[in-house]
Amino acid sequence: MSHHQPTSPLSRSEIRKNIRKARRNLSDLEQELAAKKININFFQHKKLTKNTRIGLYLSNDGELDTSELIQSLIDKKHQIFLPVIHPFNGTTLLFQRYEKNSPMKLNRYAILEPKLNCSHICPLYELDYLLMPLVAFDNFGNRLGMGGGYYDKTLAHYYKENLQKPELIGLAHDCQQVEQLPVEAWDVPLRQIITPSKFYQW
Ligand SMILES: Nc1nc2c(c(=O)[nH]1)N(C=O)[C@@H](CNc1ccc(C(=O)N[C@@H](CCC(=O)O)C(=O)O)cc1)CN2
Ligand SMILES: Nc1ncnc2c1ncn2[C@@H]1O[C@H](COP(=O)(O)OP(=O)(O)OP(=O)(O)O)[C@@H](O)[C@H]1O
Repeated sequence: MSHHQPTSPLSRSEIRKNIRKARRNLSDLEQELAAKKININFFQHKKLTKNTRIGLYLSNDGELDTSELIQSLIDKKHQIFLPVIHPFNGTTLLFQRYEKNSPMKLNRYAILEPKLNCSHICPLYELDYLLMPLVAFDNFGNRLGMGGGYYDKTLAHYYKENLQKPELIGLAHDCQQVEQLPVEAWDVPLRQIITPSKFYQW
């Protein structure tokens, strides 16, 4: 009998479970420091022009806290858009303008999203940047999400057409990095990922 069995690579759902647990286990202090570092890292690497349109997300399940970044961007007069699960198809995301007093509601996953107002929806290709949540990323810029396929489905057309906008940027804690993810045909790889300690670019 061999003493060194090669370990079988983890499945997507196993990686998802492990990394979700790891990020939920970060302390409040770790989360606070991570949020501050992301803020610094973002403005250091991305030189925004005036009145930029930025898709973001409200943190959930131990995700990197985006509230400070959102506030800084609003203070600098940029426009923030948050994902709303499409009310008709239920499988893709719309991006709706978010301001301090925007009416909000909980979606089916108990994540806050803006109450649908069609006049405040921004078509994907009119966003300059899309800062995306993820569960795990690897050394090649592959992204694993929560498993709903919402971002992949929303970006499928965009990716096929090789459109210029929006620039996709993943946001993650350093502990969400793995060596190599098992990749599926529909996965949209990221060219940029920002963590509290590093700016990755492919
Ligand atoms: N902050 C944030 N907002 C986001 C996303 C995200 O990843 N992060 N999404 C990115 O796609 C979309 C929501 N996708 C999600 C997919 C699955 C689960 C989830 O918690 N699933 C539960 C059980 C599902 C259920 O309750 O029915 C689980 O896996 O335990 C949550 C969000 C849109 N908004
Ligand atoms: N472009 C697409 N067209 C059709 N089905 C898709 C597409 N992208 C993803 N899906 C479906 O969505 C499901 C979830 O995909 P996956 O596990 O890659 O989600 P994820 O990347 O973890 O989640 P998310 O993108 O929401 O963060 C899969 O079962 C897949 O069949």
